[in-house]
Amino acid sequence: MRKIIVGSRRSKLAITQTNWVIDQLKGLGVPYEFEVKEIVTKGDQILDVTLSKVGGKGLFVKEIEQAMLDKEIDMAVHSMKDMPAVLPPGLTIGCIPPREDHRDALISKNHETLSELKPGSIIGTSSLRRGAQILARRPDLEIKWIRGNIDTRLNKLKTEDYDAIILAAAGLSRMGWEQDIVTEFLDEDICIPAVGQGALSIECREDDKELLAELAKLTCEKTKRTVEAERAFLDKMEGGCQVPIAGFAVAKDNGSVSLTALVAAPDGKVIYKEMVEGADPEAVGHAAAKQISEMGGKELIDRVKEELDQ
Ligand SMILES: NCc1[nH]cc(CCC(=O)O)c1CC(=O)O
Repeated sequence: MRKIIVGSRRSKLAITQTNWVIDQLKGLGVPYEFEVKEIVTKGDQILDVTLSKVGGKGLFVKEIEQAMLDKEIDMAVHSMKDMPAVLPPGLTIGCIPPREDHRDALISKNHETLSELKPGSIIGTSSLRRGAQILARRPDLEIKWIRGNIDTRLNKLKTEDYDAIILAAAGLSRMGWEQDIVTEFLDEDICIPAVGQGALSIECREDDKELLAELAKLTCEKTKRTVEAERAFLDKMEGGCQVPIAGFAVAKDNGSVSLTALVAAPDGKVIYKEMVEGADPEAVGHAAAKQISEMGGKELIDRVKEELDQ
């Protein structure tokens, strides 16, 4: 029986997600043995500065992708939102399982919802996207950077001066913590999620046809179509995570995909938001990018990037 080596980051979430995928594949009768190999990525090592300053995305996947190209591992499970829009040559997304909860979740010390938080309350997030959308609604709140794994951040909420933090609901529910701690789930009208949030991406070598055929069994077609639209949008906006960019799509039963996309200034004072629907996910993503660019989104991205470079 072939043994598949699965590369994984060492965080509790990464290991949980990797084991979940392995269990699902086994449940579907995939005829392999699996072994998990832990890999430390740059994103795990750099904890003291905002990711946007050191290169953003890619940081959580690069070493893992190299190990895959070097045939040290055969596949890897990533959070889709950590994946850059373009993959290195030779690698492909072999499977997109059903999406977990796509929403962001507010966890506040005194169980106050976003509208109940007192003026001046400190919100911990290292996501420009979350910061911008929170400030757009509550300019009287203060955003303070927070880094680390989910468990580290939850700990910092208890021990440091944050009044609330925002985390992806998906990460919490995969760890089984969601029910106990979430104060409020933020719907799309408050906070549009990151492209791919709540979805997983199983990456493997493009030429491993045998593994690809097995992975296909776990693919969720609806999730795949929505993620395709979101990532097509992200690719065209070329923002990385230096600029607040958000995109969330829904696949309808009639076959169309509806994408809500956003580009914002980090302080939330400028927001460009569009909804595009159509049959072809990639075309939907590109149309949203075009419309947001024409509204001024592209200029905004270029301006924010220039400021960061200085
Ligand atoms: N940025 C790190 C990251 N990458 C994926 C998740 C959560 C799981 C997901 O969104 O699929 C998280 C933590 C968070 O944003 O709270």
